[in-house]
Amino acid sequence: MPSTPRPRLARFADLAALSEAVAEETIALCRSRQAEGAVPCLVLTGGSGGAAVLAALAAHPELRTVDWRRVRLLWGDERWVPAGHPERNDRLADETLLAAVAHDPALVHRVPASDSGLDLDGAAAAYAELVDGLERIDLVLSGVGPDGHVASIFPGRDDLLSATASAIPVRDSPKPPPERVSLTLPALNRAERSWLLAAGAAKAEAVAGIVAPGPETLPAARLAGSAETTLWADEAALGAQ
Ligand SMILES: O=C(O)[C@H](O)[C@@H](O)[C@H](O)[C@H](O)COP(=O)(O)O
Repeated sequence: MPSTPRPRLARFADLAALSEAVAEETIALCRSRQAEGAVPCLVLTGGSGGAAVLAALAAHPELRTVDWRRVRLLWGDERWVPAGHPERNDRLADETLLAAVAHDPALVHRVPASDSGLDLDGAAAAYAELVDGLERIDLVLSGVGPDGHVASIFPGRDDLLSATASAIPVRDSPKPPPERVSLTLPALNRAERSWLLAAGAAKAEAVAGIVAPGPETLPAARLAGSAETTLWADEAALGAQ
């Protein structure tokens, strides 16, 4: 497969500094797009990195310089649990960013939940149709798993790595819960900007695999924004890099 260009590296002392910087740049991006008269489209992530960035956004002094009623939000993946379940990734946003600003629920595109009346395949198909209808994705935030997964695209899972639909059902996830809906690599790579989040020593092996891919290119090393790809990492995750 054609090699993916290496991401730009942004290094920070720790997750707090990293998430503050990502929040700052996310606000700047949204302001810039709104100044052009556009509705910024952001794809959020779960995990500890995603949670830290959302908390940093909610606390940022310039948060309200963005009109969040005119920002479109999606998720790179979602756990197959009922709406409002503590394991839902959208709950992280509900408890931080969306609790802090006025927003338009019609622009907050939640993945259908397991109690939505759809089955897992139907929920994935519905989300894929939504993603296919998007004119532009300005930014994808992707937390990097210790094994180098992003969203719910896991290494060694050719069924997930080779998927071409924009969103797919995921079963037997090595990270609980076992069932999820995930955007695929082609969908994630529609983004103008792709930002990978990696903090903590547990991510050091994955980060090494992003900075210098081995024979098996990790899912995280296959992400590339059309305009920019940045690996936001702290010293613990960078290790000897
Ligand atoms: O639904 C999920 O679990 C996340 O979207 C997942 O992709 C996460 O971002 C990574 O697993 C990193 O999570 P940690 O930073 O908590 O390891």
